[in-house]
Amino acid sequence: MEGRSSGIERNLEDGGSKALAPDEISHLALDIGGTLIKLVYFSRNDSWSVDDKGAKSPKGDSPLRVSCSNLDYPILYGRIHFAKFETSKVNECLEFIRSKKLLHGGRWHHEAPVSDKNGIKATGGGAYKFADLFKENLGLNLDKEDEMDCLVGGANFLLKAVHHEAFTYMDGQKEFVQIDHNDLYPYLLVNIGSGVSMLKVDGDGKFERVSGTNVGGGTFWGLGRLLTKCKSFDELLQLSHQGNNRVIDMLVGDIYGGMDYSKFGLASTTIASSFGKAISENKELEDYRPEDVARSLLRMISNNIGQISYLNALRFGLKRIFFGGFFIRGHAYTMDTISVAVHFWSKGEAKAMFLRHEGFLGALGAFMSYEKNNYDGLVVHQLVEQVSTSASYSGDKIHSSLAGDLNDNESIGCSVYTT
Ligand SMILES: Nc1ncnc2c1ncn2[C@@H]1O[C@H](COP(=O)(O)OP(=O)(O)O)[C@@H](O)[C@H]1O
Ligand SMILES: CC(C)(COP(=O)(O)O)[C@@H](O)C(=O)NCCC(=O)O
Repeated sequence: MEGRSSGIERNLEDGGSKALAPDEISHLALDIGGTLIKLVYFSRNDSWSVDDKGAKSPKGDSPLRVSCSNLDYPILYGRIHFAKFETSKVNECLEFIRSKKLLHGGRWHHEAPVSDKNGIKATGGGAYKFADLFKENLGLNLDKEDEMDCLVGGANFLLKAVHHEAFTYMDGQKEFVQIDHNDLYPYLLVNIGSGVSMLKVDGDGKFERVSGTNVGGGTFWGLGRLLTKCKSFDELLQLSHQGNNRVIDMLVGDIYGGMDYSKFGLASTTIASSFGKAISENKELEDYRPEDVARSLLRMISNNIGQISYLNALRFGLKRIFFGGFFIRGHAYTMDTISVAVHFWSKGEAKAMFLRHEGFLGALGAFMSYEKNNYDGLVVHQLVEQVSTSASYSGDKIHSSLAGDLNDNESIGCSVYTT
């Protein structure tokens, strides 16, 4: 499949490949952010295999091999798995790794010492903050990869390798974007995590962090929690579905006596001032419905990020803006607001696009970095299919996730080779 290989043309200096045992788990990678821990790993599974033309082959060791630089590697079949945990509940992540036996190829030996070589790739601030905790609890060394390198690595990988990864979202319409591999760069990558980073991406490993804002996903969740007393992020997002921001936001029409300010293209329904109505009314927080507060807040933050993104795209003449990070959560209203902001400010010149694996860019970047020296490299040869189970892991329970949320406990079928 064209463009679905990664690192396939690399020069390899020594031959041979260490075949994984069936169902063996390997290449665990973490992105430990300010709010969430994202985890990615590969599991080998011989129950299916698909050749380059998409034909399924029988169970058992693959007859297919891939050649690079006169060396021959057997192709392995399996899945890339995704999971996430709250950073404040890092112990649940430790327990997941332990219970799924992710460090020992699917088999757990309490006594087995974890050697330096068996350390795992980790990125995000938590790779520093929690290094000792992972060492003490799992005997595990976190091999730190730079967060921005990983975001870009993950985004480039997804855009090139995963079919239907990027899409636009406007007026309730989702449209997948065909990525032209020869015309991908430059683009602006906006990662909306706890805070927001904006990167101008010019190629594989070629990028600059051009801006950022501290008003991000953490702001929405933190302020939203204080203002609405919501107990979880999902609850806050659900509340925002039912709210009406016009109850709290001051609109152009509120200021202009119901009229547009048409000379400057401001419709009467445009928000003139987020939360602006709260100053002019003799009301306390309790007098507002939490639904309306949640909606206003989501709109304010999404709009602001959309606008700053546009300004940065304008700075560098970029037309394509890809948004990632778990703030988005595939949420219609969030994506719509960001898209409208980009469209409005750029007068239709720039396009906001979203990524199906939005929150896993950093973790995937760390996962892909196993290809680099010192470790048994894992090269993704082909991604084949995608299955979503719409469930998330928390302790020993599986919870169903938000409708349309494709990221929890999902896995992607793939073929790989190890070097
Ligand atoms: N289950 C959740 N719990 C908390 N925050 C969530 C959840 N799902 C999405 N979010 C949002 O995603 C943000 C974190 O996004 P993420 O990309 O993981 O960033 P970070 O790397 O900073 O943790 C949170 O600040 C919040 O806005
Ligand atoms: C410091 C961070 C890179 C950490 O990443 P995160 O855990 O938020 O994903 C990010 O929060 C950020 O870019 N904050 C904005 C800082 C600024 O440019 O103002």
